Amino acid sequence: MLAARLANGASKAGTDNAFGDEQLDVDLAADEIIFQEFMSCGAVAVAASEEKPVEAPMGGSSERLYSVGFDPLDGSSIIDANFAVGSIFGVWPGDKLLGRTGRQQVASCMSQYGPRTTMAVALSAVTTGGDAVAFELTFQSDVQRWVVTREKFDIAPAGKVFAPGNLRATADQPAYKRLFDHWVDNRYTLRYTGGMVPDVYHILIKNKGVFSNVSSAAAKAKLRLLYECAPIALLIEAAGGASVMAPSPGAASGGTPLSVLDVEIDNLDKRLGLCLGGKEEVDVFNRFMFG
Ligand SMILES: O=P(O)(O)OC[C@H]1O[C@](O)(COP(=O)(O)O)[C@@H](O)[C@@H]1O
Repeated sequence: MLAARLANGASKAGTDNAFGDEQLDVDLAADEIIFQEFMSCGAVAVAASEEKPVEAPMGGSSERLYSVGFDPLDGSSIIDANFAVGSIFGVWPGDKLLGRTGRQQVASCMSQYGPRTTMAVALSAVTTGGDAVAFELTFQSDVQRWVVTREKFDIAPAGKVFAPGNLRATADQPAYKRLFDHWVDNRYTLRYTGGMVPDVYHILIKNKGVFSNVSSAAAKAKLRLLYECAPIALLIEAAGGASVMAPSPGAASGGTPLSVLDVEIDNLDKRLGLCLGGKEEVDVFNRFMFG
């Protein structure tokens, strides 16, 4: 039943989530599977998802309990074209999500369903007791096991590969247009699918590049802090890169760049613009967007 719904890719569920976003049947199918797994694992106190953005009790009873914010299926706008898509998870200690910051995560991961089923995992400094670390697991279906296929992701400070999201915003956000022109004039290579998971995974695997999604008055932010941005920012920063929250539309120039990991989750549907990637590439972003 669920497999059939998953196989049926892009059929619309005919429902909207709490924020009026149209839901695909596959979004809901993936959401159901993941919530069921959390309820049966015993280690999850509360969970919230992009499809069900409320702190739902998961009945965990183990000594250590965790709270999870997740996007069951990132890339719902490209799955009908059969592009690689993925799921995103952020894990916090204890039994609440509201009021947290990304830096308080104990771990995060991003699974990708492409030619291979892989997962990029970050363990934060809170968990390692030292430096945060990011590595890759690959699912080996013949032995039904996940194996480590990359011991450590390591993003170079500079690298001319860009993934510019929400480019509609360049029409009424001059700084983003100037930045886009900078990337083009400096012969950056474009690698953009319209799916945050594959676009960020490309940066991790190639050890270089920059991803952006900037909003404007006419092109509102759609990436969510709890389910997408905070977990992925932990992955990028654990891999030696940087993250920054983009200035909100109409913000005066000269603001202070803030790591996505230091933005408070003061709303379970908080959306923001951001930039992620090599440290020097994020510095370039800051020069154009905050200069
Ligand atoms: O089409 P745009 O504006 O460039 O934005 C694409 C972004 O929106 C998303 O598709 C949103 O994700 P969802 O599929 O989870 O809604 C991201 O994966 C992607 O980076």
